[in-house]
Amino acid sequence: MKIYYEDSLPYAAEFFAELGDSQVFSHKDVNAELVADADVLLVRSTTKVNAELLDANKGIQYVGTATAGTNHLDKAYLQSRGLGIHSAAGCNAVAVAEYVLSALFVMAEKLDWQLTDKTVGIVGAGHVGTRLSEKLTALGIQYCLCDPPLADAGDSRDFVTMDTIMQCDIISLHVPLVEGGQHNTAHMFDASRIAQLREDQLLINACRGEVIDNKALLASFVAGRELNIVLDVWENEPDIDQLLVPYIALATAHIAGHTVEGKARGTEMLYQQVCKQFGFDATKQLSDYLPSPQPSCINLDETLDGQALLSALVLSVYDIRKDSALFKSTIAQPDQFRYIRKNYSIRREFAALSVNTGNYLGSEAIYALGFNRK
Ligand SMILES: NC(=O)C1=CN([C@@H]2O[C@H](COP(=O)(O)OP(=O)(O)OC[C@H]3O[C@@H](n4cnc5c(N)ncnc54)[C@H](O)[C@@H]3O)[C@@H](O)[C@H]2O)C=CC1
Ligand SMILES: O=C(O)C(=O)[C@H](O)COP(=O)(O)O
Repeated sequence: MKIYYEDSLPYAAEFFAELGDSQVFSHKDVNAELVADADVLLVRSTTKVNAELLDANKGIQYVGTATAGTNHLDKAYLQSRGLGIHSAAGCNAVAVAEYVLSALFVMAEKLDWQLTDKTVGIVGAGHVGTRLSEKLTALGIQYCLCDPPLADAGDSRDFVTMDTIMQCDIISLHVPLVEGGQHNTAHMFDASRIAQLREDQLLINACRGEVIDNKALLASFVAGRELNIVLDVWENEPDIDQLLVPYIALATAHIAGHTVEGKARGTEMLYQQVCKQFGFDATKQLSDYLPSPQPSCINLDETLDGQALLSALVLSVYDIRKDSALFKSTIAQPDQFRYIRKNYSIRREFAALSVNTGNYLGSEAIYALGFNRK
């Protein structure tokens, strides 16, 4: 069995070596000829899988993406070839939720906000939206959820409309990119919705760039509006509109999901799927490969309290300001969006770390955020 995997799948060599003849490729070089004899094709979001890539391959049996989003897969084409849509749903949901928390604490400091006085409107209550809502609960921050597809499907949680979301202090977008149909998300934030945003609100997009009309957003800034926007994702990646960057409060290169665990979990999920489809025993697991974080234990700064203490803790694990500063100061260089993503430094999830809470009375909130007890 020939297994072809993109070089951005961590631990793919370790997971897949024994299942067949495995071969690595870069998304920059991948083409129909290269994968013409693949039985199994494993990608991440930067490889478009469509007729152009796979028509020459007559024997492909499995295509999987080690990501949550699947908009880079031509689903109609894969179905026409009798291939399922295999993804790593939820693999990086915790990573994105922790990215959003870092953004919230940084923006709260900038805007002089007490986050427990604010309400977060979460659009898309799937894996990411749910993990985010759990972490907000741990922090005592109110939220509401908008997810018409889940509401229609009978999900028992309380849902609100987009009109209610537009009244929230903070809006965080976690929908898939869906172009057209009843639940279209492409340009969900179009010119008219952007015009409704108030300057005392914060909008975070860590799902897909096309969910916000970037041209309309830029026009709004150029017209003098001082909106608070955090963007991890952009229209037309990696060739994004450079003019928009200086206006964005925190700007990053589509790395919200890029924790060590989030990326590696994606590989592990595809390994489990391939084993199941081809009748192998799945004997390997992520814990066999993940390195221990250094240091693995954090001591709380007990000179702080309340939001200041939680902010210091979260930012000590992941400080979005560093990623944003690097992005803003280098993004004008050729091919920089791709470069930052490929060379992204190691970031761990809260659950990889333990916290020594000492005499701190709010320790339960810290463990509910995902940290381990020391
Ligand atoms: N920036 C990054 O690194 C990452 C980005 N993503 C993006 O975030 C998206 C969400 O990820 P997950 O939560 O794992 O996916 P998911 O599929 O678990 O959840 C998405 C939710 O959005 C809902 N939804 C669909 N259309 C909607 C609409 N019009 N209005 C409101 N809700 C709607 C769905 O019903 C679903 O519950 C992914 O599709 C992907 O595009 C995901 C992980 C990492
Ligand atoms: O899972 C998703 O969906 C994402 O957006 C990933 O975090 C980013 O995927 P890659 O571009 O690294 O494949």
